[in-house]
Amino acid sequence: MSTGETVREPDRAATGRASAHPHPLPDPLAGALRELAHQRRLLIALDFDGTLAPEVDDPEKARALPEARAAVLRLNALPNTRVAMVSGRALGSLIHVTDLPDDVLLVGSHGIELRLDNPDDALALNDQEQEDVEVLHEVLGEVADSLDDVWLEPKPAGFALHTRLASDRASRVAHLVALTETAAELDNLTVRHGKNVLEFSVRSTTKGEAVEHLRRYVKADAVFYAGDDVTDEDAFAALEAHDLGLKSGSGDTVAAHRVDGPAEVAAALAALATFREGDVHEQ
Ligand SMILES: O=P(O)(O)OC[C@H]1O[C@H](O[C@H]2O[C@H](CO)[C@@H](O)[C@H](O)[C@H]2O)[C@H](O)[C@@H](O)[C@@H]1O
Repeated sequence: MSTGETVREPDRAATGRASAHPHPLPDPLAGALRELAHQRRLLIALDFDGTLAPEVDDPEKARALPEARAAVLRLNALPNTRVAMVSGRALGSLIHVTDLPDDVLLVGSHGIELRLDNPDDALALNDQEQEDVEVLHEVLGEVADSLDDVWLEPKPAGFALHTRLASDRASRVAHLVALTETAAELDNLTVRHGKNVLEFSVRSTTKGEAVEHLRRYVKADAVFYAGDDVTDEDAFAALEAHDLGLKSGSGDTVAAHRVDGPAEVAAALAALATFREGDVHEQ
Protein backbone atom coordinates (compact mmCIF):
# COMPACT_ATOMS: atom_id res chain seq x y z
CA MET A 1 0.00 0.00 0.00
CA SER A 2 1.04 3.63 -0.09
CA THR A 3 4.34 4.18 1.63
CA GLY A 4 6.81 6.97 2.13
CA GLU A 5 6.30 10.62 2.77
CA THR A 6 3.12 12.14 1.54
CA VAL A 7 2.17 15.57 0.36
CA ARG A 8 -1.14 17.09 -0.53
CA GLU A 9 -0.89 17.82 -4.23
CA PRO A 10 -1.34 20.16 -5.91
CA ASP A 11 -1.34 23.27 -3.70
CA ARG A 12 -3.04 26.51 -4.56
CA ALA A 13 0.21 28.50 -4.82
CA ALA A 14 1.65 26.12 -7.40
CA THR A 15 -1.39 25.77 -9.57
CA GLY A 16 -3.90 28.45 -8.82
CA ARG A 17 -6.47 25.81 -7.75
CA ALA A 18 -7.32 24.63 -4.29
CA SER A 19 -6.70 20.97 -3.52
CA ALA A 20 -10.16 19.52 -4.08
CA HIS A 21 -9.81 16.16 -2.37
CA PRO A 22 -8.59 14.83 0.94
CA HIS A 23 -6.38 11.98 -0.34
CA PRO A 24 -2.70 12.81 -0.02
CA LEU A 25 -0.44 11.45 -2.75
CA PRO A 26 2.90 9.81 -2.02
CA ASP A 27 5.67 12.33 -2.65
CA PRO A 28 7.36 10.37 -5.50
CA LEU A 29 4.01 9.97 -7.25
CA ALA A 30 3.21 13.68 -7.00
CA GLY A 31 6.63 14.49 -8.48
CA ALA A 32 6.22 11.98 -11.29
CA LEU A 33 2.77 13.36 -12.15
CA ARG A 34 4.15 16.89 -12.26
CA GLU A 35 6.87 15.76 -14.68
CA LEU A 36 4.47 13.74 -16.82
CA ALA A 37 2.16 16.74 -17.14
CA HIS A 38 4.87 18.56 -19.16
CA GLN A 39 4.95 15.92 -21.92
CA ARG A 40 3.73 17.31 -25.23
CA ARG A 41 1.27 14.63 -26.27
CA LEU A 42 -0.12 12.50 -23.49
CA LEU A 43 -2.17 9.29 -23.45
CA ILE A 44 -4.04 8.58 -20.24
CA ALA A 45 -5.11 4.94 -20.32
CA LEU A 46 -7.27 3.67 -17.48
CA ASP A 47 -8.63 0.38 -16.29
CA PHE A 48 -12.18 0.64 -14.93
CA ASP A 49 -13.17 -1.90 -12.23
CA GLY A 50 -11.09 -1.54 -9.07
CA THR A 51 -9.31 1.50 -10.52
CA LEU A 52 -11.93 4.18 -11.23
CA ALA A 53 -14.86 2.20 -9.81
CA PRO A 54 -15.01 0.38 -6.46
CA GLU A 55 -15.86 -3.32 -6.80
CA VAL A 56 -19.55 -4.20 -6.43
CA ASP A 57 -21.48 -7.48 -6.61
CA ASP A 58 -23.37 -6.73 -9.84
CA PRO A 59 -20.92 -5.72 -12.62
CA GLU A 60 -23.55 -3.63 -14.44
CA LYS A 61 -24.02 -1.48 -11.32
CA ALA A 62 -20.33 -0.52 -11.08
CA ARG A 63 -19.72 3.22 -11.55
CA ALA A 64 -16.63 5.43 -11.41
CA LEU A 65 -16.30 7.49 -8.25
CA PRO A 66 -17.63 11.01 -8.96
CA GLU A 67 -14.16 12.44 -8.27
CA ALA A 68 -12.58 10.01 -10.76
CA ARG A 69 -15.15 10.82 -13.41
CA ALA A 70 -14.69 14.57 -12.89
CA ALA A 71 -10.89 14.24 -13.25
CA VAL A 72 -11.26 12.11 -16.40
CA LEU A 73 -13.52 14.76 -17.95
CA ARG A 74 -11.04 17.54 -17.07
CA LEU A 75 -8.18 15.60 -18.67
CA ASN A 76 -10.26 14.76 -21.72
CA ALA A 77 -10.96 18.46 -22.29
CA LEU A 78 -7.25 19.35 -22.49
CA PRO A 79 -5.36 19.83 -25.78
CA ASN A 80 -2.83 17.17 -26.82
CA THR A 81 -4.32 14.84 -24.23
CA ARG A 82 -6.26 11.67 -25.05
CA VAL A 83 -8.08 9.54 -22.50
CA ALA A 84 -8.67 5.83 -23.10
CA MET A 85 -10.47 3.21 -21.05
CA VAL A 86 -8.76 -0.19 -21.27
CA SER A 87 -11.00 -2.85 -19.77
CA GLY A 88 -11.70 -6.55 -19.62
CA ARG A 89 -15.40 -5.75 -19.99
CA ALA A 90 -17.19 -6.28 -23.25
CA LEU A 91 -17.34 -2.98 -25.14
CA GLY A 92 -21.10 -2.63 -24.72
CA SER A 93 -20.85 -3.05 -20.98
CA LEU A 94 -17.92 -0.59 -20.84
CA ILE A 95 -19.91 2.05 -22.75
CA HIS A 96 -22.83 1.54 -20.35
CA VAL A 97 -20.91 1.75 -17.06
CA THR A 98 -18.49 4.52 -18.05
CA ASP A 99 -21.02 6.78 -19.82
CA LEU A 100 -18.22 9.01 -21.14
CA PRO A 101 -18.13 11.37 -24.16
CA ASP A 102 -17.61 9.74 -27.57
CA ASP A 103 -14.10 11.10 -27.95
CA VAL A 104 -12.87 8.98 -25.04
CA LEU A 105 -11.18 5.99 -26.66
CA LEU A 106 -12.49 2.62 -25.51
CA VAL A 107 -10.82 -0.78 -25.47
CA GLY A 108 -12.98 -3.71 -24.35
CA SER A 109 -12.49 -7.45 -23.82
CA HIS A 110 -8.81 -6.99 -22.86
CA GLY A 111 -7.93 -5.44 -26.22
CA ILE A 112 -10.14 -7.48 -28.52
CA GLU A 113 -12.78 -4.75 -29.05
CA LEU A 114 -11.94 -1.14 -29.94
CA ARG A 115 -13.95 2.07 -30.21
CA LEU A 116 -11.60 4.72 -31.55
CA ASP A 117 -12.44 7.92 -33.43
CA ASN A 118 -13.98 6.33 -36.50
CA PRO A 119 -16.77 3.82 -36.08
CA ASP A 120 -14.87 0.55 -36.04
CA ASP A 121 -16.10 -2.73 -37.39
CA ALA A 122 -17.90 -4.83 -34.86
CA LEU A 123 -15.77 -7.72 -33.68
CA ALA A 124 -15.97 -10.42 -36.35
CA LEU A 125 -15.05 -13.91 -35.22
CA ASN A 126 -14.06 -16.45 -37.85
CA ASP A 127 -15.98 -19.74 -38.12
CA GLN A 128 -13.56 -21.65 -35.90
CA GLU A 129 -13.70 -18.98 -33.22
CA GLN A 130 -17.50 -18.96 -33.30
CA GLU A 131 -17.55 -22.72 -32.85
CA ASP A 132 -15.10 -22.41 -29.97
CA VAL A 133 -17.31 -19.82 -28.27
CA GLU A 134 -20.24 -22.24 -28.52
CA VAL A 135 -18.18 -25.04 -26.98
CA LEU A 136 -17.09 -22.68 -24.21
CA HIS A 137 -20.72 -21.76 -23.57
CA GLU A 138 -21.68 -25.40 -23.21
CA VAL A 139 -18.79 -26.39 -20.94
CA LEU A 140 -18.80 -23.30 -18.73
CA GLY A 141 -22.61 -23.20 -18.62
CA GLU A 142 -22.60 -26.63 -17.00
CA VAL A 143 -20.04 -25.51 -14.44
CA ALA A 144 -22.05 -22.41 -13.53
CA ASP A 145 -25.34 -24.32 -13.39
CA SER A 146 -23.93 -26.92 -11.02
CA LEU A 147 -22.62 -24.53 -8.34
CA ASP A 148 -24.37 -21.92 -6.19
CA ASP A 149 -23.54 -18.26 -6.90
CA VAL A 150 -21.28 -19.05 -9.82
CA TRP A 151 -22.41 -17.32 -13.01
CA LEU A 152 -21.36 -16.65 -16.58
CA GLU A 153 -21.02 -13.21 -18.17
CA PRO A 154 -21.08 -13.52 -21.98
CA LYS A 155 -18.59 -11.51 -24.02
CA PRO A 156 -18.13 -11.31 -27.78
CA ALA A 157 -15.10 -13.62 -27.78
CA GLY A 158 -15.75 -15.73 -24.69
CA PHE A 159 -17.08 -15.72 -21.13
CA ALA A 160 -16.21 -14.49 -17.65
CA LEU A 161 -16.89 -17.06 -14.93
CA HIS A 162 -17.80 -15.03 -11.84
CA THR A 163 -17.36 -16.41 -8.31
CA ARG A 164 -17.51 -13.24 -6.20
CA LEU A 165 -20.53 -14.35 -4.16
CA ALA A 166 -19.71 -18.08 -4.14
CA SER A 167 -18.23 -19.96 -1.16
CA ASP A 168 -14.48 -20.64 -1.19
CA ARG A 169 -15.18 -24.27 -1.91
CA ALA A 170 -17.53 -23.54 -4.80
CA SER A 171 -15.00 -21.07 -6.25
CA ARG A 172 -12.20 -23.60 -6.09
CA VAL A 173 -14.35 -26.31 -7.68
CA ALA A 174 -15.57 -23.91 -10.39
CA HIS A 175 -12.03 -22.88 -11.29
CA LEU A 176 -10.67 -26.40 -11.29
CA VAL A 177 -13.47 -27.94 -13.33
CA ALA A 178 -13.68 -25.02 -15.76
CA LEU A 179 -9.92 -25.03 -16.41
CA THR A 180 -9.75 -28.81 -16.80
CA GLU A 181 -12.78 -29.22 -19.02
CA THR A 182 -12.13 -26.27 -21.31
CA ALA A 183 -8.51 -27.40 -21.76
CA ALA A 184 -9.79 -30.85 -22.71
CA GLU A 185 -12.15 -29.43 -25.34
CA LEU A 186 -10.26 -26.50 -26.87
CA ASP A 187 -6.70 -25.95 -28.08
CA ASN A 188 -6.36 -22.22 -28.60
CA LEU A 189 -7.91 -20.80 -25.50
CA THR A 190 -6.76 -17.76 -23.51
CA VAL A 191 -7.53 -17.84 -19.79
CA ARG A 192 -7.11 -14.72 -17.70
CA HIS A 193 -7.22 -14.70 -13.91
CA GLY A 194 -8.90 -11.70 -12.32
CA LYS A 195 -10.44 -10.75 -8.99
CA ASN A 196 -13.17 -13.35 -8.33
CA VAL A 197 -13.32 -14.06 -12.03
CA LEU A 198 -11.77 -16.40 -14.59
CA GLU A 199 -11.98 -15.16 -18.16
CA PHE A 200 -12.03 -17.55 -21.11
CA SER A 201 -11.45 -16.08 -24.56
CA VAL A 202 -10.90 -17.43 -28.07
CA ARG A 203 -8.66 -14.41 -28.83
CA SER A 204 -5.41 -13.79 -27.05
CA THR A 205 -4.98 -9.99 -27.16
CA THR A 206 -3.67 -8.38 -23.97
CA LYS A 207 -3.98 -4.96 -22.38
CA GLY A 208 -0.27 -4.53 -23.12
CA GLU A 209 -0.90 -4.83 -26.85
CA ALA A 210 -3.83 -2.44 -26.43
CA VAL A 211 -1.60 0.18 -24.80
CA GLU A 212 1.01 -0.20 -27.56
CA HIS A 213 -1.72 0.22 -30.18
CA LEU A 214 -3.14 3.29 -28.44
CA ARG A 215 0.32 4.83 -28.02
CA ARG A 216 0.88 4.62 -31.78
CA TYR A 217 -2.69 5.66 -32.59
CA VAL A 218 -2.56 8.91 -30.61
CA LYS A 219 1.18 9.48 -31.29
CA ALA A 220 1.77 9.84 -27.58
CA ASP A 221 5.08 11.13 -26.21
CA ALA A 222 4.21 9.56 -22.87
CA VAL A 223 1.57 7.31 -21.32
CA PHE A 224 -0.12 7.25 -17.92
CA TYR A 225 -1.65 3.87 -17.08
CA ALA A 226 -3.61 2.94 -13.95
CA GLY A 227 -4.95 -0.52 -13.15
CA ASP A 228 -5.64 -2.88 -10.28
CA ASP A 229 -5.75 -6.45 -11.54
CA VAL A 230 -3.50 -9.19 -12.88
CA THR A 231 -4.42 -8.40 -16.50
CA ASP A 232 -3.26 -4.80 -16.01
CA GLU A 233 0.26 -6.10 -15.47
CA ASP A 234 0.57 -6.61 -19.25
CA ALA A 235 -0.15 -2.90 -19.67
CA PHE A 236 2.35 -1.88 -16.99
CA ALA A 237 4.96 -4.08 -18.67
CA ALA A 238 4.37 -2.23 -21.96
CA LEU A 239 5.26 1.14 -20.41
CA GLU A 240 8.47 2.92 -21.39
CA ALA A 241 10.94 5.32 -19.80
CA HIS A 242 8.84 8.51 -19.84
CA ASP A 243 5.60 6.74 -18.89
CA LEU A 244 3.96 6.41 -15.48
CA GLY A 245 2.30 3.23 -14.16
CA LEU A 246 -0.01 3.43 -11.14
CA LYS A 247 -1.19 0.27 -9.39
CA SER A 248 -4.50 0.56 -7.54
CA GLY A 249 -4.71 -1.59 -4.39
CA SER A 250 -2.86 -4.71 -3.32
CA GLY A 251 -1.13 -7.44 -5.31
CA ASP A 252 2.21 -7.91 -7.01
CA THR A 253 2.98 -5.32 -9.66
CA VAL A 254 5.67 -4.02 -11.97
CA ALA A 255 4.12 -0.54 -11.83
CA ALA A 256 6.45 2.12 -10.43
CA HIS A 257 3.78 3.67 -8.19
CA ARG A 258 0.98 2.35 -6.00
CA VAL A 259 -2.01 3.85 -4.19
CA ASP A 260 -4.69 2.27 -1.99
CA GLY A 261 -7.64 2.27 -4.40
CA PRO A 262 -10.06 4.24 -6.57
CA ALA A 263 -10.27 7.29 -4.26
CA GLU A 264 -6.50 7.74 -4.46
CA VAL A 265 -6.46 7.07 -8.23
CA ALA A 266 -9.03 9.86 -8.53
CA ALA A 267 -6.74 12.13 -6.50
CA ALA A 268 -3.80 11.31 -8.79
CA LEU A 269 -5.88 12.04 -11.90
CA ALA A 270 -7.10 15.32 -10.41
CA ALA A 271 -3.50 16.32 -9.64
CA LEU A 272 -2.40 15.42 -13.18
CA ALA A 273 -5.28 17.48 -14.59
CA THR A 274 -4.34 20.45 -12.45
CA PHE A 275 -0.65 20.29 -13.39
CA ARG A 276 -1.49 19.99 -17.07
CA GLU A 277 -4.11 22.75 -16.97
CA GLY A 278 -1.41 24.94 -15.41
CA ASP A 279 0.92 24.16 -18.32
CA VAL A 280 -1.78 25.01 -20.88
CA HIS A 281 -2.42 28.37 -19.22
CA GLU A 282 1.29 29.17 -19.14
CA GLN A 283 1.71 28.54 -22.90
O1 LIG B 1 -10.45 -4.62 -16.79
P1 LIG B 1 -11.52 -4.12 -15.84
O2 LIG B 1 -12.18 -2.86 -16.32
O3 LIG B 1 -11.01 -3.99 -14.44
O4 LIG B 1 -12.63 -5.26 -15.85
C1 LIG B 1 -12.35 -6.52 -15.23
C2 LIG B 1 -13.63 -7.29 -15.02
O5 LIG B 1 -14.51 -6.40 -14.33
C3 LIG B 1 -15.81 -6.90 -14.02
O6 LIG B 1 -15.70 -7.85 -12.98
C4 LIG B 1 -15.09 -7.34 -11.80
O7 LIG B 1 -15.83 -6.21 -11.31
C5 LIG B 1 -17.19 -6.51 -10.92
C6 LIG B 1 -17.85 -5.19 -10.51
O8 LIG B 1 -17.16 -4.56 -9.47
C7 LIG B 1 -17.18 -7.56 -9.77
O9 LIG B 1 -18.51 -7.91 -9.43
C8 LIG B 1 -16.41 -8.82 -10.22
O10 LIG B 1 -16.23 -9.71 -9.10
C9 LIG B 1 -15.02 -8.44 -10.75
O11 LIG B 1 -14.36 -9.59 -11.29
C10 LIG B 1 -16.50 -7.45 -15.25
O12 LIG B 1 -17.69 -8.11 -14.88
C11 LIG B 1 -15.60 -8.38 -16.04
O13 LIG B 1 -16.23 -8.68 -17.28
C12 LIG B 1 -14.30 -7.66 -16.34
O14 LIG B 1 -13.44 -8.45 -17.13
